[in-house]
Amino acid sequence: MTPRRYPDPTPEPDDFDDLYEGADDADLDPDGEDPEALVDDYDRDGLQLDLAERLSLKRVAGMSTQVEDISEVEYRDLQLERVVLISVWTGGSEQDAENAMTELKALAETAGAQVLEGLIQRRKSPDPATYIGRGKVDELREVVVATGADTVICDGELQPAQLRNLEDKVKVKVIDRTALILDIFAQHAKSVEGKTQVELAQLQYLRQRLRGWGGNLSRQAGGRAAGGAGIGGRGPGETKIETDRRRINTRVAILRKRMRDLDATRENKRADRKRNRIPSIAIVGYTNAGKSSLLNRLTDAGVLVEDALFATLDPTTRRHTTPDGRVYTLTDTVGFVRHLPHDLVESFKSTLEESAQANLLLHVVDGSDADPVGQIQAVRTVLNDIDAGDVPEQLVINKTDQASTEALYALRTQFPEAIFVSARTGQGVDQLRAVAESRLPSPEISVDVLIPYERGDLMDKIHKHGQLITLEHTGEGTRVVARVHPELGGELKPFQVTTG
Ligand SMILES: Nc1nc2c(ncn2[C@@H]2O[C@H](COP(=O)(O)OP(=O)(O)OP(=O)(O)O)[C@@H](O)[C@H]2O)c(=O)[nH]1
Ligand SMILES: [Mg+2]
Repeated sequence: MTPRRYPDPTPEPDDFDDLYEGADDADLDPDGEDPEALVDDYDRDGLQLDLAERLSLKRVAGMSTQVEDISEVEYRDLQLERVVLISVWTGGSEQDAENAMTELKALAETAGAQVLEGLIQRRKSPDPATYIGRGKVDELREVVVATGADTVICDGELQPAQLRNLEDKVKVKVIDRTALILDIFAQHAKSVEGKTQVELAQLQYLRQRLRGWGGNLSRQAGGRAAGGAGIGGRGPGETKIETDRRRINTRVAILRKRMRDLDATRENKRADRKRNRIPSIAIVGYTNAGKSSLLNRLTDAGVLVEDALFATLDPTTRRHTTPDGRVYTLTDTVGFVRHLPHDLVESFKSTLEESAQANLLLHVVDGSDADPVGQIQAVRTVLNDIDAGDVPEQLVINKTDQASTEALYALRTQFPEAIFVSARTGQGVDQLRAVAESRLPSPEISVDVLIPYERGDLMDKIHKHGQLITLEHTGEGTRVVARVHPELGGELKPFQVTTG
């Protein structure tokens, strides 16, 4: 028996093994929960304990990835991981638990994995040592063997010790939801800025894991999972930990410096727009809600649209002009997800700030999702985190072509101020554009000026950056009543019409 290998709250290894060996029966009621309570929602006929036992690792129907054509099968066999998903269901309805599992599946598939099985354990809280109940680890192992999986993905952010304990017992790589999301971001990052932000988040995640393993508690170098490629391949082994930590710190410092430079560039661009008082709209919302599709509809931006989570990582900004000639910008942003890893929010702060600085948020919601209200809440949580909670918000329910009539009715009742659109068919998009433009801030200063015909440049500025109220061609020039920002107001002063 090796000396103590797990940091708290894992029990001493001896205890741990004992617990594990004899855990099966005791584990039915690991938290002092009444085993019968576990079957409350189910048919009470028959042997209830057996039923509880079976239900405690509940298979979620339709979980395995549908692979359509043979070439794709071969491709996946070569490249992709075969995964079993597992989650601990601690509260909420069974439907909530299944929705969460469906989302985990979508995340895994976006990362390129083939999902073989999804399992849910109902439990008061995750086990501090093994995430799922210790007695259930054997069952998980059986599923892994039976399906030929090479990876287990746990829903949630696990302690390093939990990952290690599970890995030891299940004998394949175990990763958590955070590592999975980081992996997707890493695959999708295109720009230097995006790549830098993702790498920073990954290193920060990794650094915490190194600290978690600490000293002699660390994983063996060259071990099963060490250096494993693929999702969340958690590289380094114990003998190298100190050097690795130093290497990580150096790399983090370099990336931070690079981010500061990039931030400066972004800040300059933003300052330019501010100076010209160009109003800005940010399109925010849950991942896959249709934000990029909507930007394309509103502006012909030609942005990448994909039925994948986190297709957009780099914000795209497009200029647009209102029918009365005012210029404003529309920015497509990174999508949010429930429990967005904290490291990612931190690293993407400068990108996310785009939203905090906007004059208006178009909050896009997938009306055909199983739980649109949950998505709205998750998005608002992140918006608060990034100090964008106070920016005026226009709720936009998208995918009305796909959503059920009942779902749309419920959303209309709950969110009477929302605008209903379909980026796919274009339905409602004109109305959305009009409402969005009407909610742009008006320039502060009222002017009544007579612009000589040779000052076309000034007329141009009023058109672009002011809000025209009336315009009249006279013998001496163009008489304009408008609202403009203070700087333009200053330039127009000499042409002010003095009445009376
Ligand atoms: N049926 C239907 N599908 C839509 C609609 N709008 C978008 N989609 C689809 O939804 C998927 C996601 O669209 P995107 O525009 O990429 O969504 P996004 O919010 O930008 O997603 P991320 O950038 O990944 O966060 C794509 O497959 C779109 O074709 C719509 O109005 N109706
Ligand atoms: Mg997008």
